[in-house]
Amino acid sequence: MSSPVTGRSASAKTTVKDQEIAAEQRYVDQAYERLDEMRADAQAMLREGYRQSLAGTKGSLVDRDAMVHQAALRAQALDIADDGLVFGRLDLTGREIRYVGRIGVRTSEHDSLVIDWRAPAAEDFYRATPEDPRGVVRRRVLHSRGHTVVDLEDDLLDPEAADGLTIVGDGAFLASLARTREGAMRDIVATIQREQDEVIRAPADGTVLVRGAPGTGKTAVALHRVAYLLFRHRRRFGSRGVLIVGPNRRFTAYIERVLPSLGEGSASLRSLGDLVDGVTATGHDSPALARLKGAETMVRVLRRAVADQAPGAPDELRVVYRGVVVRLDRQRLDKLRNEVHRRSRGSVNAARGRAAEVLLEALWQQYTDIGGHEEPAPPGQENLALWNDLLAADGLGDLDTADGGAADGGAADGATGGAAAQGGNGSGPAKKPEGKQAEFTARVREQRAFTDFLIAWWPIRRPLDVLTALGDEDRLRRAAARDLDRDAVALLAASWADPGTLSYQDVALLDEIDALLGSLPRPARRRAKAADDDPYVVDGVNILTGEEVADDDWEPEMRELTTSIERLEQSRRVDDGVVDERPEYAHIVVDEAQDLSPMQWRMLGRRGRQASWTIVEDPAQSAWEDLAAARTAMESALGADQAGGRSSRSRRGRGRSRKPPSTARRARYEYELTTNYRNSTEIAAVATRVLALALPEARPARAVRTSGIDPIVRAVPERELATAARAAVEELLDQVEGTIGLIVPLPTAPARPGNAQPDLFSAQSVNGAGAAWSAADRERLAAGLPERVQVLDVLEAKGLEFDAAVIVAPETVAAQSPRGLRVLYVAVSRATQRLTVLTGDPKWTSILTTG
Ligand SMILES: Nc1ncnc2c1ncn2[C@@H]1O[C@H](COP(=O)(O)OP(=O)(O)OP(=O)(O)O)[C@@H](O)[C@H]1O
Repeated sequence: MSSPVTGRSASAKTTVKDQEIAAEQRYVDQAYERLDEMRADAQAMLREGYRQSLAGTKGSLVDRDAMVHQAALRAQALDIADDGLVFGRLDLTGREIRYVGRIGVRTSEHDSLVIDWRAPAAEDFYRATPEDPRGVVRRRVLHSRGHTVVDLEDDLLDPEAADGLTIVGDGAFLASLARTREGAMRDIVATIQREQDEVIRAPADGTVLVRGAPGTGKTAVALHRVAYLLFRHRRRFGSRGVLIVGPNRRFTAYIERVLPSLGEGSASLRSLGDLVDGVTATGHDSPALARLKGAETMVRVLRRAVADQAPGAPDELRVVYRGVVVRLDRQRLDKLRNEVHRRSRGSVNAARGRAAEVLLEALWQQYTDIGGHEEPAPPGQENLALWNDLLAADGLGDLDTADGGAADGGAADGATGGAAAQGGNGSGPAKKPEGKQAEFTARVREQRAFTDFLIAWWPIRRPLDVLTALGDEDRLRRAAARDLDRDAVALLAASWADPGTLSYQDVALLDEIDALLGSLPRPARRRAKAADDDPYVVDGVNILTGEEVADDDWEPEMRELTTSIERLEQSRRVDDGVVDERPEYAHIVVDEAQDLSPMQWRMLGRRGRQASWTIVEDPAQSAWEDLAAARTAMESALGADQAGGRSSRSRRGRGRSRKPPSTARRARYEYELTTNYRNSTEIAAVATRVLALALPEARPARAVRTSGIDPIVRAVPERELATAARAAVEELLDQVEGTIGLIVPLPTAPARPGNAQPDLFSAQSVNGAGAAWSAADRERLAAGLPERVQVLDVLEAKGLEFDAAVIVAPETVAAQSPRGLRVLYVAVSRATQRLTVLTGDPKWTSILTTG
């Protein structure tokens, strides 16, 4: 056996490496040529799709739709692969060579040129180590710019078998970790490490739980796992969808390019503030408020709120039948409302039909109680106009004139108008009134006075209306019963009094309310049976069911050229704030899961009743106080609450259970990532000191890159913090090319519109609102700075990273909530190259520099 030729030998370095690069370039060129041919094929498929439509039948339009959709996806994937198509090469024992790339490429004879990185044959590229070479002798990473190979890096895994193989490289992986950050996360497909690959390729069923310290690649790994799942199980996850949930919108914007760069654009990426269609969170609550809103107690409060009388609901129902005024007062109506709610949980909005039945039954009772059914026949037709005038003066509806028989009571024994109303969902089979009661029911329910009352008394409620109504302290107190104390009621009501602002926690509450209200039956055009005669049809819509009533000859039109994604979007359309349909997903990825409140877990659980999950978290970074309650809510969201204790990597009960998947026992796979790829060792040392305070038992990750640049920790007088922060940023602008994060404490007091804001940079502001780090303050700090500088509060910084970070007032961050130290730990672990901490408390300089 001859020994490997190493490119590191001083004299031959350039020549050997250049020769190797040139050889790889020839192979890469061949792959690109084939890629061009594949592109041409995809274009031809697209043209064929359009050609099919010329056949003109409905069937051909459907075929065209599918074909165009497929071809468009294919063309998109091929375009994505154009940049850095081939990034790896494996030389295996037995001289087999495999090239690994962004997508699979085959020759026209179907021989493999490049293996997709997600294919089983590519696994060795990520998993082989010197201890466990898996048949790999040499692993080579190709660094390209566009179509050009610019550098190589080799790992010799099995020196015994090297047999003359050239080994080149100079730590390009570590160098790649130090690269400048551009503000958006990039894929790591060429440098995925073994422990990360194990997570990415973990089984598709059940729950994958990934833990790791900041910078260990949890987010990167979760995103690559989505690409892997969509590649390996396209039918299952592609059609039912994958949801990726991040903590806030900055974060989703930061990661949104990763999956498209891997050729996967179909996953749905949402922040916790955008999960409910039609509403968007505009800010974070204070820790105290978030704690209240996020706790599971809110379920009971919201149930009562939904069952309470809607604002503006009338207190009395009055109808006239055969000249007798029949009334239901507030007390009676409250009882009836409770009765309807008891029987219609989960479908309140659809229970209007049941409400109508209950009211009609109560009215009949009342009518008989006052002896109305003994009354003589009402006045004849000739007196109707007079009666109506009298009634109108009393604010009541007209006497029925639709049918002469009604006025003279001639049809008293027949159910002329049919049974009492049948509601939509949740109304159940109604006991049909008979005889005189049927006549009463039929006539009363046709009266405008009755239908108007019904609409106002049992309105179709929107989640936002229910939540903002709780801005009224009295109403909230009623809903809170004994679950919230006075202070909590006051705090919550104040936060909901302004319907213009919604917090991240509010969004979960809206989803809960939406679940309590239930969806309306989908407003679908349906053939109407004698719609003109139906008193519940108002302006072409059945007010009980929400159904739009259309012509008899209506036929669904053929929709042209809609992709399945467009169809999915349309099916989730929001109509006037009422969520049409809550989407359910086949797989849900939850990032920064340690911060989810129980209410947020419930919101996610409703979207993944049949889903498998990937959950990534770092408890040491948790801002949420009651981790035990959050854990219970998580287990219930995962459908695991009935499964009992399960050890990691167990797969009991998989697939064979007769229970619905939501409650079936699910396999769980737990992983820990241990290497910090983000921070330099110098910055990681500062983070480790904060971690030791925040969670002494936690293990820090191992940072792998030393930069030789020590973090700066500087004490400045408190009133100069803002000025010093600006100066620090300006200095860093000269030192790093990429992004800079200026991270400030959470706002301490909500900025009230109309309040004059003192100048943040003036001495007078120190003890006033100027030091509140409000959104306005952040804007003032950012004024005039280039776009690569972001000014954000500590919670907004979750999951992000910057070339350089300036942390302002760590003492304030630490003191702002019981979890303040963990929040500070997040802040100090954001920077890749340079960290500056400015503190108003000199004690913190020694805490952060010497521990
Ligand atoms: N194998 C790798 N090769 C190259 N870069 C990597 C690798 N793994 C992670 N990184 C980089 O390290 C940085 C941190 O990754 P990521 O944000 O996924 O970490 P995290 O564990 O989610 O951090 P946090 O807990 O702070 O949110 C990112 O820039 C990511 O691209």
